[in-house]
Amino acid sequence: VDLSVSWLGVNMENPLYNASGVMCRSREELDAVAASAAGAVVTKSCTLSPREGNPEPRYARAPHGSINSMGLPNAGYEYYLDYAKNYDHASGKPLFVSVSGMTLEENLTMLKAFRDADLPCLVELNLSCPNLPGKAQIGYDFAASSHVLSEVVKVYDKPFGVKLPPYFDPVHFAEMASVLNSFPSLKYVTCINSVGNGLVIDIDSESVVIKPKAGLGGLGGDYVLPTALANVREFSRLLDGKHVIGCGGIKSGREAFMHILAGATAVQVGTCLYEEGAGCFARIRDELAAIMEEKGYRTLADFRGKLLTM
Ligand SMILES: O=C(O)c1[nH]c(=O)[nH]c(=O)c1I
Repeated sequence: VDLSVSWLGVNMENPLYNASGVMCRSREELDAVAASAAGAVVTKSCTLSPREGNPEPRYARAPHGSINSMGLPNAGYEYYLDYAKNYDHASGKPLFVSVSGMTLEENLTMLKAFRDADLPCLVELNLSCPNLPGKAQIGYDFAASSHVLSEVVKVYDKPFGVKLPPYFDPVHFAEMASVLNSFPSLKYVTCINSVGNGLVIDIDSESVVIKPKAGLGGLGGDYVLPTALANVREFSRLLDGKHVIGCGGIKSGREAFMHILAGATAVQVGTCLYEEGAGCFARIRDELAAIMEEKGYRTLADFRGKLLTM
């Protein structure tokens, strides 16, 4: 079976890579993902200046996944620009850079710098960080999203993508798809970011499990799989000529198969990568290959987007 996927001018031997935020803040972590069976690498969302992030504990494993309120800790965009300049693009593993400025001006400054560096990496503009106290997610404000993207495409003329929050209403799917469809250079969306502001409670300690925001944090893992699949399928259906990258609840070949069946071009692994380590990429790849073998599919295109309805 052939697990490769070519899209946006990049070729991936394996459709699996890390979700931004997991195993991608330092060059050592990024190198570990690049050295693994992952088919690509994406950096931790960056801001203009380095950030410490929220007080710890800010990540916790939960019975069916994870909760995090990291607070956008990162080394600052110049660190990731430098990593991208030194990245071995000939390695065949595309590098994606996640950008998540605290303001529109920050985003424009960072995007101009990445534009001027003229690197083969692709930008994933994060419109969906749920963990900045007092800051609403851009992705939940359709007018704000349209304004940000209008300003972005004025300075950043290369293909790029956006990381979207989960949506939960057909009207919202349609509204956001309409905004995104008006930007031809926006070539992909990554669905989904964590399901924002959940609350995990430990009944033994009768306490929340993370410190920031009185315990509120973004959910990942099994908790979010059905929501992730719905967002992948809906945006695959509603977007014109754009790719959808699946993220949310992938921990085996089974969920990877589901995401691709729902329309995903490639898939990102977050919670499972955090808990298992970079070995998960080879394991999930092999499990996906076994499922394809069993079903008689030779390539991802044989079943991509072919989810049956009743
Ligand atoms: O708290 C974070 O750093 C974070 N955590 C998430 O779950 N999604 C995001 O986009 C971000 I920027």
